[in-house]
Amino acid sequence: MIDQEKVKQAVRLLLEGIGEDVEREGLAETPDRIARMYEELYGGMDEDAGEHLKKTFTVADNEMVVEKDITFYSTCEHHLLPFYGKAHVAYIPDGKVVGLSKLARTVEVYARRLQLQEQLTGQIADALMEHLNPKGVLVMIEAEHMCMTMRGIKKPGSKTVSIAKRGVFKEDTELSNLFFQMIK
Ligand SMILES: Nc1nc2c(ncn2[C@@H]2O[C@H](COP(=O)(O)OP(=O)(O)OP(=O)(O)O)[C@@H](O)[C@H]2O)c(=O)[nH]1
Ligand SMILES: [Zn+2]
Repeated sequence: MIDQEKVKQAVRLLLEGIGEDVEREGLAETPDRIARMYEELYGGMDEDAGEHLKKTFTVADNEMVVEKDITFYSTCEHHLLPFYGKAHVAYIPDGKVVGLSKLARTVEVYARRLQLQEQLTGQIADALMEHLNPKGVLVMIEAEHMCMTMRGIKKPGSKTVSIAKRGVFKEDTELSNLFFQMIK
């Protein structure tokens, strides 16, 4: 739960800290705007992926399902700057599947928090394993980190690619190769 008052106070202090006039017209409402914006950016902290993954459908065919190019925006916990890109989520069902939108909802639950990309990737994979009990899960994320592009090392266009494999994907390289073909 976001403590709106605390965030507003902190933003005022931050603005003073960088030498701004917190009373000037353009900034007067900024603490309030940011506090409201954080409800959205960090809304995943109050959400449980299990809620989105509890309704399942029975299937006879246990072939790989891939939801690719799921756009997401997250926030790097080191610099509080955005990192954003695409998540590709694959799983091999074991008799039950979930509604397709729920895969993107699971990505959102974990993206809308302070994150590290590797941790985000792993949390999505673990949530699907826990709630769907599939034969395997593979999550791949490709993202641009603004802390790498607009500041510091300044490498615009550089991408960080991370994967998390669970279950049968850990052993079976053919399955992983099929995934890589499917997301091309
Ligand atoms: N592994 C990982 N590192 C990240 C992620 N987001 C940002 N970082 C890195 O976190 C590191 C923090 O390094 P520090 O040396 O503590 O901070 P810094 O002085 O601001 O580092 P520079 O970015 O190199 O200027 C940097 O190398 C960032 O590139 C992420 O999602 N995963
Ligand atoms: Zn960063």
